[in-house]
Amino acid sequence: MAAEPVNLNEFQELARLALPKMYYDFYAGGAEDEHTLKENVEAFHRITFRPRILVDVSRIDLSTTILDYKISAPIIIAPTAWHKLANPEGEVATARAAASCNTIMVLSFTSSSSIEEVAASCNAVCFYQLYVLKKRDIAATLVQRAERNGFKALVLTADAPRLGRREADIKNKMIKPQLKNLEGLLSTKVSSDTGSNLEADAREAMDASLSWKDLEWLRSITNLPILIKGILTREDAIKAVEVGVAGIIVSNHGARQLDYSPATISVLEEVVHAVKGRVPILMDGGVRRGTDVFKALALGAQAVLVSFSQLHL
Ligand SMILES: Cc1cc2nc3c(=O)[nH]c(=O)nc-3n(C[C@H](O)[C@H](O)[C@H](O)COP(=O)(O)O)c2cc1C
Ligand SMILES: CC(C)CC(=O)C(=O)O
Repeated sequence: MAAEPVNLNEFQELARLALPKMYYDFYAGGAEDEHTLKENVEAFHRITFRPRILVDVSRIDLSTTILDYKISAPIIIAPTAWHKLANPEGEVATARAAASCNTIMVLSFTSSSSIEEVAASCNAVCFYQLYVLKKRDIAATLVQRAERNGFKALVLTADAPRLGRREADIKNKMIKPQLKNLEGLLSTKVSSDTGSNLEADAREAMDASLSWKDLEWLRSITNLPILIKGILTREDAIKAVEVGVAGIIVSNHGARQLDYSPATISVLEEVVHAVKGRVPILMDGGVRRGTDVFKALALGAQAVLVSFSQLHL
């Protein structure tokens, strides 16, 4: 039997051995040359510490708060699609893990368990990640369902007007699994067999016209606080604060959208300086170890998000 994994990279290798290639590639892959995929991790490696000694660290408290919710450590669960590709219990198992770690789970729009199933499974604090489709009433319906089921915030992912060109998915002719929350709201028929049908379906469904003015519309359909995910520049961070978001997530979508976007840790400081403490800043991308979390906090993040799909194995 293989030795127990001791870090996330070893979990990833176990996932590669355990999963069908199509699913592993979907989970692990990035867009195009995967330049940013590597950079997200390597930019962390280039940061070293300036450690000070003889400081009393016998009692440390890792807990923090995100939008007034106290969590045990500054690590929350990022929204990631289709957990059932790795585990039959899907996002329900992930939510239980969040509850037992006393942290927050962000449920993906593209989840394989429904909002209602996740809400009924445990008492984890959950946020709901939203994509806005051309059929705007679908977003309104999902937001209402999230509110009704006790979700505490919305995370608007703003870096996916189109799906990134993920060449592994194209080669594997990645089949789109069920979108549990969209049952009865959107046709889920397979629309193409010539490449990644994720990309074709996303092109048909996603509202590529979404822009800053639509934040007003989103605020008009919900009282939940809105975090915006996908900010990489000071200009967009300032706009986000101006339109009244409750928090910013510095993210390049795990390098799955626009390749040659900067590594997130390399732009965190720019965003932190622009925002000047007006809203909390979270970040994700390339966080694989506690030292990465510490680097993000040292550069001004309130917390990081990590993708938990591999941890089901
Ligand atoms: C398999 C997978 C699926 C993802 N699905 C979503 C999603 O549905 N919505 C979203 O906003 N971000 C999605 N992301 C991006 C993550 O929320 C997060 O930004 C990214 O994984 C962070 O980078 P890391 O993978 O290096 O930790 C996904 C990422 C992965 C790896
Ligand atoms: C299929 C996608 C819309 C889900 C997602 O955001 C992703 O895979 O990165």
